[in-house]
Amino acid sequence: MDSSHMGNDLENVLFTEEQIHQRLDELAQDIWRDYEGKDVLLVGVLKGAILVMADLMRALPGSVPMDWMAVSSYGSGTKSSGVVRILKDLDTDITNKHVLIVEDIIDSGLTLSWIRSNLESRSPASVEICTLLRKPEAAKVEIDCKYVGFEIPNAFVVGYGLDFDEKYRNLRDIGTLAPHVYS
Ligand SMILES: O=P(O)(O)OC[C@H]1O[C@H](OP(=O)(O)OP(=O)(O)O)[C@H](O)[C@@H]1O
Ligand SMILES: Nc1nc2[nH]cnc2c(=O)[nH]1
Repeated sequence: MDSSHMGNDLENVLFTEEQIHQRLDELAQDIWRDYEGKDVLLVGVLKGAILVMADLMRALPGSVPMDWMAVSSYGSGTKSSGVVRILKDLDTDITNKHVLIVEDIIDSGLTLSWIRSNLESRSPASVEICTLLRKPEAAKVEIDCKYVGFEIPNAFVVGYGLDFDEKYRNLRDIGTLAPHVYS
């Protein structure tokens, strides 16, 4: 499936690849400044965050370690169940480390709120969140997120790691799906 074909399934492009990269470069500068001299670990949440992690960490001017968690909260639907299970835990002991969680999207906030309190229980020096996208209208839980790429409206989006039924993750832009895709 080439990207021009996938692009036909989009109703609207919200952010182009170029806009995403530009914003991640800005966030990387803020992060590098804030964590200067600190023992920081980037923690990605599979699978949606793979591209955010890849581009964010390459935008950092120096070396930073990463680790990954996989949790399940959505299944194949488009609504959060609120039930979170760890499918893959960290390989790293985060005691006394500054953890920066890297995510693609905060929607209801249920996933990240659960992951954050789970990581906080492991005695890290700090836990902060960096998300490329946030849907403020959908927030069911107050979630303090230090680095936000873009605020978006309450619509289901795909591309740049974000899937619909495991499709469209490799779309370079981020957009909303056309109605014919759902039906
Ligand atoms: O704020 P919430 O409403 O909890 O939603 C956000 C979560 O949903 C997506 O993951 P998903 O469960 O779809 O898995 P994936 O990353 O493998 O696509 C996304 O990557 C976040 O982890
Ligand atoms: N692909 C995708 N996954 C999500 N998980 C939570 N919200 C979304 C969304 O808008 N799109």
